[in-house]
Amino acid sequence: MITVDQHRSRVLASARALSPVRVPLAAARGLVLAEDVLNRWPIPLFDNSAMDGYAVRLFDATEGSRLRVVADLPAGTELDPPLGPGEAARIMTGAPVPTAADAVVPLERTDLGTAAGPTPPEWITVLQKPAPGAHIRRAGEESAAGSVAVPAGAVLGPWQLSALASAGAATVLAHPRPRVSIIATGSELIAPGGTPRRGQIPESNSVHLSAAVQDAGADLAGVLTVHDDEETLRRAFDSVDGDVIILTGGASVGAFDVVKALLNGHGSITFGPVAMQPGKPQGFGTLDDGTLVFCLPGTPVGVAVSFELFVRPALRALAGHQELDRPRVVRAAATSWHSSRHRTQILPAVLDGEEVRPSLRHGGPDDPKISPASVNAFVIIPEGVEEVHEGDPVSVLPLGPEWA
Ligand SMILES: Nc1nc2c(c(=O)[nH]1)N[C@H]1C(S)=C(S)[C@@H](COP(=O)(O)OP(=O)(O)OC[C@H]3O[C@@H](n4cnc5c(N)ncnc54)[C@H](O)[C@@H]3O)O[C@H]1N2
Ligand code: MOO
Repeated sequence: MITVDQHRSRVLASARALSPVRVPLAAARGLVLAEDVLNRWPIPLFDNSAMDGYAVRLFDATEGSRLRVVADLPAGTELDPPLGPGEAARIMTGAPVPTAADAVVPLERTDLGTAAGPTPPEWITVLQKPAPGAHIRRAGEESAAGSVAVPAGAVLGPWQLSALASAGAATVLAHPRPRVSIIATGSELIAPGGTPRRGQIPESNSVHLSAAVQDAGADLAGVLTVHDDEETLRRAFDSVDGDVIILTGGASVGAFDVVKALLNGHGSITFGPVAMQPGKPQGFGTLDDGTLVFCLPGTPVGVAVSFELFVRPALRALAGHQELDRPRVVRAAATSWHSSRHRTQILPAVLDGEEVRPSLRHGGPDDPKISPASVNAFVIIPEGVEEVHEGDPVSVLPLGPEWA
């Protein structure tokens, strides 16, 4: 039996970042940038006003001085009016400061105040002498032309995308989202919403995985549910594509474990137990074209745990992320329970402030009943630990929105 870390290493050795593609900014949210993007110009681009007011020459603009307004400069103007002695230009926030001016006097610091009309006044009186350069945002004071606006490896969120736009980029080279197909197997499975007859249950693994795949920043290429029939599964398997194929069920030793029967030895796919609870029976490998194939055990909690420990990090690696795992925290156990000395135990749990309460599956009268709908974390107990006591510090992996 191999350890969780050994299985992860095998998976991650096959999960190299997908070749970058050029995408428009509007389609780049959440992607990982594959190149340094440089500022095409200084930022700000030109000396511009940080206030609505008057562009003045310092020499003229003393307390009580009357200045003649010779130009009107809205944002977007191309004008660069000359200013002679005793002259000023009305200027709005963001407009280029005339070359002749060396300060801006805000509207409030003039006799006319903020009552700005569509046409500028002929004369204004300065109420307070401005400091040199007052309210002028200087060209390049944030970034120089040619400097790195966003570095390779950055994850493109709102700040990074707006920086790219300011830098003059319309498209970027980024690693694409991995495309994922999901095949749930089991003759007992019916579509959600159907009425099960004896022996049947609603299919939920592909529902869980579809959401988790998209939460992890990947795209769905196809989702299928098939009965435990080797020929049907073969056809389903041949019909799907993607960078990753995830199958659930049929990975163990049962008489109808068709996934293992069909895929063991296909490409580099092998099956074997991993020292974890739940999620022990695992199959993994790659096809000749590099597609990653995960064969997860069918139990819904086993699927959730396997996704978090193996599939999600692989999807992140394919998408070019350096950080593959969610951060873990340490919290106090809200109850006591047993673990297995020889297996890593991963339990769905409710994290509530400083305490974490796992969902225990022993079914005893004292086991806390935890609704799957309230799960917001996993508790991870390493191999070698047999008893967890109430109050013990335990490792917790909070599940949350990917952008948090
Ligand atoms: N004799 C042994 N039996 C089992 C062993 C073993 O070592 N020896 N291992 C057990 C462990 S651990 C696990 S985990 C399961 C894994 O079995 P499979 O991967 O073959 O999964 P299935 O039998 O297909 O399903 C298990 C369970 O989960 C339900 N299920 C499956 N798919 C779905 C789905 N898409 N949606 C909702 N529920 C699903 C299924 O009905 C079963 O109840 O094997 C043990 N057995
Ligand atoms: O892998 Mo199983 O029961 O350990 O879910």
